[in-house]
Parts: sequence; C-alpha cells; structure tokens
Amino acid sequence: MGYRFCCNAESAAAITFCDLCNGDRNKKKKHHQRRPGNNIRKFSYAELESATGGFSSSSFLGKGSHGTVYRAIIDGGNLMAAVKKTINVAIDSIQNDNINNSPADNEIEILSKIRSHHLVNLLGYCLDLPEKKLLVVELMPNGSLDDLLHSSPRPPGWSQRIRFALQTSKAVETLHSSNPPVIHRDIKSSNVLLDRNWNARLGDFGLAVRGHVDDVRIRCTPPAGTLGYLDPGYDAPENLSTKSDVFSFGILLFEIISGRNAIDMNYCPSSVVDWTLPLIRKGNFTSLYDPRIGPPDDPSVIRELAVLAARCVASDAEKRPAMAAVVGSLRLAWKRVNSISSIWNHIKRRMVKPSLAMCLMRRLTLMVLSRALDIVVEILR
Ligand SMILES: Nc1ncnc2c1ncn2[C@@H]1O[C@H](COP(=O)(O)OP(=O)(O)OP(=O)(O)O)[C@@H](O)[C@H]1O
Repeated sequence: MGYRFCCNAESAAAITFCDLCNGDRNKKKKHHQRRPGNNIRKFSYAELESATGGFSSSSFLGKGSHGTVYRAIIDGGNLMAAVKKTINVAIDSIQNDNINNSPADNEIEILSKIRSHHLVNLLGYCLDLPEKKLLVVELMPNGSLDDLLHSSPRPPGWSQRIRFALQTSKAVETLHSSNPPVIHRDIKSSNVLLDRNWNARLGDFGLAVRGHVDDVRIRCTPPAGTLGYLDPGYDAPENLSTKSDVFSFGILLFEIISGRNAIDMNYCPSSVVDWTLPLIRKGNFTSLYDPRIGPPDDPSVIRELAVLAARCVASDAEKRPAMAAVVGSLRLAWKRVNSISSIWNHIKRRMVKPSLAMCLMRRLTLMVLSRALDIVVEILR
C-alpha cells in the first residue's frame, strides 16, 4: 500500500488529500505528528519566484506539453528542487477535462498520496495564482532516459540499461499495487528521469488516474497518452486497465534494447514495435540490440528481454504479464548480466591491453559494489 498522508492544505479545497483524516482537524494534527516527514509543503509564489531566479533562463531545465520546468534553490541551498510551471489552465482543462482537474492538480492529488524512491516525489506546490499553478518536485539532475539513450555520446551499457528498466518496472509496480491502484498512462523514456545517483525514477503524473477501473472517475476519463507508447486497445475509457501501462512499458523496453525511438521516421517501419515483432517471430534476436553497444556477453539475455517486451505489447491485454511478473523477469536478467561468470567472460574477451584490463577490473569492482549496494537496498526495503 502506498503512503497516505495529510497536507493540511486549506487553500487546495478542490483536492482531497487525505482519506485518513476525513476532514477532522484534530485527527489531522495527530496524523501529522505520526508522519512528520511526509508533509507536502505549501509555497508562496514569491518564494518560488525567488528560488528560480525569477524563472530565469539559467534555471530553465526543460519544456513539456503541460509547462516549463525550472531548477529551484530553496531554503538557502538546503533544498534543491524542480519547479513545474503550468503553461495555461485552459489548455490543461481541455486535456484532462473529465473532472475539471488540470494536470497540475492531478499530479498534486496523486503524488500527495503515494511516495517511493522509484518515483519523482512531490515536495510541495503553490496555488496562489490559479492560472499559474506551481509544482515542486525532487530535482533529477542527470536528465532523462530519453536523453541518455538517444542523445548521449556515451550510450549506457547492458548492465545500466537493465538496471534502468528494472527500476522503472518497480516504479510502475508500486503504482499498480497501491490501493486504489494508480495507472500512469504516460510511461515513456522522457518521463523516466535520473536522480543524482543515476537511479531511474518515474515522473510526470499529469495524466495519471487513481482508482479502480469501474470507478466513475476512470469511466469518465477520455483516453490519453503519447503516440508510439499508447496501447491501441485503450480506445475508450472503459478499456483502461493497468495493462495499458504494461503495453507502454513494453515499448520502453524495446527502446532500451534497441536504442531506437518509439517512433522514428528515419526508419521503415517507423514504429519500434512494428520493426521488432517480426524479427522476434523469426528468432532473429541479434538484429535487435543497439549497434552502438553490441550484444550482451550472455546472448540469452537479449532473447529474454525481447520476449518479455513482446509479451508486454500483446494485442490481447489479458495475455500481458502483470507488472510484478515483469519486475521478476528483469531482476533475473539483471542478475545474469552481472553474474561473476558474465563479467569474467567480458574481461577475457576484451583483455587486449594491460590498460584496458585495469579499466575492466575497475568496472568489475564497481559492478560488485553496485550489486552489493542493491542487495542492501532490497534488504532495507
Ligand atoms: N524533476 C525534474 N528534475 C529535472 N528535470 C526535470 C524534472 N522534471 C522534468 N524535467 C525536465 O523538464 C522537461 C519537461 O518535462 P515535462 O515532464 O514537463 O515534459 P516531458 O515529459 O518532457 O513532455 P510531455 O509534457 O510532452 O510529456 C524535460 O526535459 C525533463 O527532463
């Protein structure tokens, strides 16, 4: 079950933040005392304006379809955050018109009820100016998975790619297993951001919906998502399910394996899924990997990843695996790619010069340390 907590936000009347307090002020206080670390902070517009240098170009981090994102230095540098400024409420309302919630309202509502180290968590918000709602979220200083896969001069290797896929799958699993479940509806590489430790975190909850599939709210929410990642079976509100996220995750996995965009007009077929599925059916797995990094040392890894991605994009939603099963498969793939024998094979195959051997030994040490760290984190969870 996800965290549920109270934000004590009187001005955010339209938003139901806490179903434990149920509006009882005394309960609210006790609840706050029990979970002090979970408070969502309410900022003033002036505070965030000053934290972003007046939303200056030097603080600018990027622009999406719902707004602009700025780096913010809060509390004299004690808190580094990202501030999302919505572009225009009128546009927002059209895109998410079922409940008159803008993506900003939606993101506040959902993220204030769920928290995980696999998500870009909400730190606070500012609703001083209704036409300029501001969201304060954790800063992800290493850009997005989209940048890393498609624009970086040093594309990530297999171990890192599988780690990103595993961390993202855990994020989606956290959403699906919360009560009521959250369906993200916009899983894509540009919404997977990298934190300061290069861990993948799922962000952008502007389109997410929280509830059971037969809830009125979901029944009244028109289909939305991003072309190339959108489940073709999700063509009407009643066809939304957690399996729509599984479909988008499958596309993301193909993107991670091949280094190709979900849709790339430079190729024919332009859709990564239309290009990949015939190759998988023919058992031609060697054409699938990103040519910039070559195949993994254990060739069965690519077959397993490709088959997993193909199962995620099955046209029959029922046949797609649940996210928990996807996490299990990726965990196995990650273990296999980081097994001592796989690393040793890697060293043997590439040990050409002593300097290279040193470099590989350093990599081996890092891999062992990173695996040990992951085991510790798993145990602590
Ligand atoms: N928490 C964050 N920390 C650092 N950069 C961020 C953060 N959130 C978003 N960004 C950056 O800001 C830009 C815009 O993000 P945003 O989520 O608004 O849109 P998007 O996901 O790129 O596109 P769309 O809105 O079309 O889905 C992106 O380049 C993203 O990498």
